[in-house]
Amino acid sequence: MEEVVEGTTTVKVAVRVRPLSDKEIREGGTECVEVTENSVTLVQENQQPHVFAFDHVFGVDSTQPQVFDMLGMPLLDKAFEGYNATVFAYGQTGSGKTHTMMADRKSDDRGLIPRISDNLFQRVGSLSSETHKFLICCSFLEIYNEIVYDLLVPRGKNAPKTGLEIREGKGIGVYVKDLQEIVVDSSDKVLKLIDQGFEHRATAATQMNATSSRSHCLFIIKMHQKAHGSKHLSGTLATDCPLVALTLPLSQDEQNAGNNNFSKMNLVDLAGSERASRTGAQGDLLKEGANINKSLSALGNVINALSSMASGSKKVFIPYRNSKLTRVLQESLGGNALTTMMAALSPSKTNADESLSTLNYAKRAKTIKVNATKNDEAEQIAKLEEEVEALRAKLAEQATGVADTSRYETQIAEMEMFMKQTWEDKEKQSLQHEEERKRLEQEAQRNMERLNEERKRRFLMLEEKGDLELLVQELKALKGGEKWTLYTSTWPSQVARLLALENRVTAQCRAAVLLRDAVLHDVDHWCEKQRQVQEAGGKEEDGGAGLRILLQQAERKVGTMLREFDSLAKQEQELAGEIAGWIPQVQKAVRGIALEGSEEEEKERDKTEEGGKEAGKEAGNEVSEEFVEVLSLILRQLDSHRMKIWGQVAEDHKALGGFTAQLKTLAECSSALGADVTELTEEMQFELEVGGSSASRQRPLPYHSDEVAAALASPQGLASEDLPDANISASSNEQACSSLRLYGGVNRMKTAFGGWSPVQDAESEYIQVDLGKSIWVSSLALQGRRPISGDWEATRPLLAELLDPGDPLPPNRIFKRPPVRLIHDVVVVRASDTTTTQDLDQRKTACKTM
Ligand SMILES: Nc1ncnc2c1ncn2[C@@H]1O[C@H](COP(=O)(O)OP(=O)(O)OP(=O)(O)O)[C@@H](O)[C@H]1O
Repeated sequence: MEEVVEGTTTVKVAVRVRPLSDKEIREGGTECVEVTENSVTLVQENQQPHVFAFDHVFGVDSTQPQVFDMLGMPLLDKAFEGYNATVFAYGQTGSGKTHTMMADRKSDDRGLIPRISDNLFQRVGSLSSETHKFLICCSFLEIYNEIVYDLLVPRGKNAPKTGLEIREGKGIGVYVKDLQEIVVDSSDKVLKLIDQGFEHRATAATQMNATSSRSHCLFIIKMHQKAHGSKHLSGTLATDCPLVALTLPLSQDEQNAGNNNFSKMNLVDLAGSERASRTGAQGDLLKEGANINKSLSALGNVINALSSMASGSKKVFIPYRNSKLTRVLQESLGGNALTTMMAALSPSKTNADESLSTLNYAKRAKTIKVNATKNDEAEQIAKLEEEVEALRAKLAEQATGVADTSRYETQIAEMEMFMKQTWEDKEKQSLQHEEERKRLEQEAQRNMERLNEERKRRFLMLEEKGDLELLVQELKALKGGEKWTLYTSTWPSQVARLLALENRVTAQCRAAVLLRDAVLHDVDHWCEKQRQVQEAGGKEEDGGAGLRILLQQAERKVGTMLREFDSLAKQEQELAGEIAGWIPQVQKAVRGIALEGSEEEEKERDKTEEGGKEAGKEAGNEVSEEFVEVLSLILRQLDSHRMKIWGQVAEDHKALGGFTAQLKTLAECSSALGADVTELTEEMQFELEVGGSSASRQRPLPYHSDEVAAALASPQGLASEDLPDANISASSNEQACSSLRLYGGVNRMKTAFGGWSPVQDAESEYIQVDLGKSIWVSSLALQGRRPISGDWEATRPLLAELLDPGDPLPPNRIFKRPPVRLIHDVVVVRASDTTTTQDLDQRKTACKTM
């Protein structure tokens, strides 16, 4: 900045060209901007080169310290002398405005604002003494969609929707009412305030869907200095008046003795200046763009008007009031401030049109004359007193009339407040603000914790309730839930199907129990009749016809019972399949949503890096978090649901078992009577032949009854843990077994992982179950009522492994198969331990041919 001759200086213009970005290189952008120390030449195809001269030009290799030396240092010099100074960065989005003004404020690459702050405090440190005091205050504001926000105040729900007001008063100038000014005593404190401001900006940006490049940002540093032996630092400061500061009257001695001045530095990062048509914006974005364009074109109009005025021909109206931006910058553009425009440029030919528009803008700005005067305390205070007097006179004049005088009273009160406020008051107020801010932040933190606790409590309640239907409804009701319908749309119907299946299984189980009771009743009845016949010396009244009818009845019921058992097994399998099929869906949703969340975060991070701006957490991610939490609840719920169902199935099976003893009695009585066993159903014959003590064969039981009892004691489960690594194979032929399926452990993999079906594998006589490695098996299902035939040697190890008596089968490891089949398998395995395979085969053949 050259030496200021009051009233005659012009706006200084600097241009900075950033290097080509990766994106521009990818899009085939080549450089179309050439620079010298003071000129920029824009070269466009088929056009004359456009040449512009400016005060400073920084090329693609320019460094942040160079920019600070050329722009920041002179600005600070003038501020220390008592001049107001402004730097505003103008340019299209991504042209390097924020990089120049701020960049990474903690790194060596930091921009103008952090450097100005560092240097300011270095100078203050070396100049401060008992007789030379400084007071530095900062404010930080944002203009978004024509609303002024204080970035140093958290934007709570109670914040006025209209934002802060811009006011003007004679002697005070233009100021933002209620804008916070924070007293700072170190550069670190300034950086903390900037961090705070960016935090509030990011949060608000999320609420408003704004991004940093869509708003104008002003960081204001006000410096008050008082020198020369004053006993009391009585300079007053205008808290609400960032554009003009005031002081209390000082004694003549003090005024004469000291250099009591104040100054204000406005450091402005404007929104990107590109045209709406180029951004493809629509709807709210278009409105936002229109507001940006409105304020930037208002700035352009002000610059044009000021520029024409500078050419000196005639008096020109300056339309400062057309936008908040021009109003706030009024003092900097043609008012009491030394102003520098920093025009940022992309060098790419793909941005040549925008660059040309920026350069034209800058060229016009260069002609603006500014009328900077030193902020003289005595002069300012005299102006203020004059104004107060004038207002008092107006008030007195109108006090007798009907006119509303409250306006004047307010103005007087405001001015008096400015005048009365001492330096110490200001510090006190700033401290109070700081405390208030901390209190608000703590309160916000507490509210957040309360909200989280409330959420946890709700989830806990849902978990305790264990109601899948409620959980799925909760999921639907979550804010943003509609975003994930891709995953969840079918879940309500799945819950309904699951509940219906559960009801059907319960009903089927009840029917099977009823049938079993009916069978047992018939068998008991038959045995009782038989006992009576024996007591009567073996004489049957009707030649045995009654007994045979009873026997046939019992046989028919056994047949029906077995069919019901089969049907129960099928329904249980369907239920298991429903849950097993759903769990991976929920897992997929959890994975998908988590992935999308992290991709969004990634994108946000990319954006942040590219724009060099802080960005807040996306609201969408928070929704995903809540979503994933409810999904996990659903997953846990499904798991425990399955456990509950299988627990119930195990109980049912237990209730269904335990009738072999009666069947044995039936067989024994029947053979003692010489009844024709061929009339028994095939199933009954088999049960009696293999599992019971067939009296007709007059053979001792081929196994220890204890072992059988032990095996029969747990008819509801087949399970084994940690099977050996060796492959296990079992065999059967297709008549013997309609399917075989192994289920994974309840705590590990949840779904069936090995299966065989004769329909799909009609050629194969053997079921090969290759478990590969040690796997926790929670259940084995064998469907079908026919005896297993084929190679017993292969079947036995599998069943023996799964039915290890040393590993009592806990009820929650489920065997999904009618007890009759189970009894058969257990008996076969136990029997085969003490019987040769040949014996078994013979007995089987005998059984079949009987
Ligand atoms: N002089 C430079 N040297 C190196 N990289 C730069 C320079 N200027 C800008 N960049 C890089 O270019 C990208 C865009 O810059 P920046 O965010 O400062 O643009 P902007 O004009 O502030 O954009 P917006 O209008 O969106 O706020 C950033 O990644 C930044 O680091």
